[in-house]
Amino acid sequence: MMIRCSGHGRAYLDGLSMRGEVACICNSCYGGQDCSVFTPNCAADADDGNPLFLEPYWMNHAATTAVVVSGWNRMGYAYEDDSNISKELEKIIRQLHAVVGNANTSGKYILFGAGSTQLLNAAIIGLSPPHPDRDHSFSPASVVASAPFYQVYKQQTDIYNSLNFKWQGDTSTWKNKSDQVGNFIEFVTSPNNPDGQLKEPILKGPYVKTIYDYAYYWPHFTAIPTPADSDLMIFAMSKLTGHAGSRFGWAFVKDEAVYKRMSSYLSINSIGASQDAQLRAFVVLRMVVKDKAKGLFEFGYKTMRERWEMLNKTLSKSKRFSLQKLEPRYCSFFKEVTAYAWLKCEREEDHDCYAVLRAARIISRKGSVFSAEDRYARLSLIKNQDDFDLLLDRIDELVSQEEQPGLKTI
Ligand SMILES: Cc1ncc(COP(=O)(O)O)c(C=O)c1O
Repeated sequence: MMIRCSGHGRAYLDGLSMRGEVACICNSCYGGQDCSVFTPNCAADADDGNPLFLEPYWMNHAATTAVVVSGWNRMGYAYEDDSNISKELEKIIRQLHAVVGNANTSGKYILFGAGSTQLLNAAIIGLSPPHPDRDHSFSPASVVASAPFYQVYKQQTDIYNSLNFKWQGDTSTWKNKSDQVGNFIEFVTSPNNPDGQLKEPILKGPYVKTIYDYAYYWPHFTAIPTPADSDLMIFAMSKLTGHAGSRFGWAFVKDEAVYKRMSSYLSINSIGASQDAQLRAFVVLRMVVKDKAKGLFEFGYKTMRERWEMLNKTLSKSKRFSLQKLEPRYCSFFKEVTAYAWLKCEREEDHDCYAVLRAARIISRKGSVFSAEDRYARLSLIKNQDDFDLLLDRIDELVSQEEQPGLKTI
């Protein structure tokens, strides 16, 4: 039975008490036992990329995507072929890419990870050959990405503090130098987090390897001009179906040696992806494939499109703030969408856009988190409807203050 929590909260399975009572977990800015009480001065939180905009779609498919798992189901470490990969799930994933047309998967190995997060680092390890003993001339592979970029690339590379690879910052610094200074590993995120641009590699040459992060290369976030066909491509279930908490992602790898190094890392690091997560992925992705991927993307695209249009409309009256421009792409029926708004504060004195927004009760993510100027801030458009509605209200308030010269602007 679905408990409504006034439409502003959720009652989860693990929220059931021993006495069978269900507790509502309320959306931000809502409270009370049934989540019906709105806190008027509460800040609109557009910080994180929690993809709850897809929750209503799964609520409409609650019965067909319910997973009931008894205590004895698949308790062992591995599947019957001794691998950590469900062959049925692999089939479904390959079919999904064929139906959507966003990736050519043939002739490529597949790997599963705890979210695409685990695979990002596995990819660096796979692409950076190990430091040979006693070779003092060996230099670690330089890991780079072009700003603004997803900060986890740097964080992960730094935390490993490896002899084999080292974070070397923004790709543009290395543009014309890549041939001279050893191996490079470039992250290319397409569409990009935070600005939604379809990116291409910047570095070229025999010593450059590329990791394509396609977490957002799905029709609800971008036009799909051609199926991706790169040597190392990473996908995330979180941004495809919205099931971020299942921590499931996959990678396609062309080169056998790279695949083997990645596979060995994943096995040492976690003994493979959780079979419970794989079961959840199997059930939801099977439904998406059976439906020829129509319903999910229609719902997702419509939602993202409406949000992007509403935000653009509200900000079109502003001289103080501007949004990124998304190039119209390839097919005329497709109108631009993006998972995140990349907002620029245009006034000279507004060099900390996060602070400007925070004063107006909007929580954004600072430009410097993405190695960009703090004149920029990211607003997440993929959260739940309450979060988006409140964000739009607050932006509207902020913009209308510009139009009233007598009023103090925040
Ligand atoms: C560009 C990019 N890559 C990867 C990830 C990680 O996703 P996952 O939930 O699959 O670990 C994110 C999450 O926000 C992301 O923005």
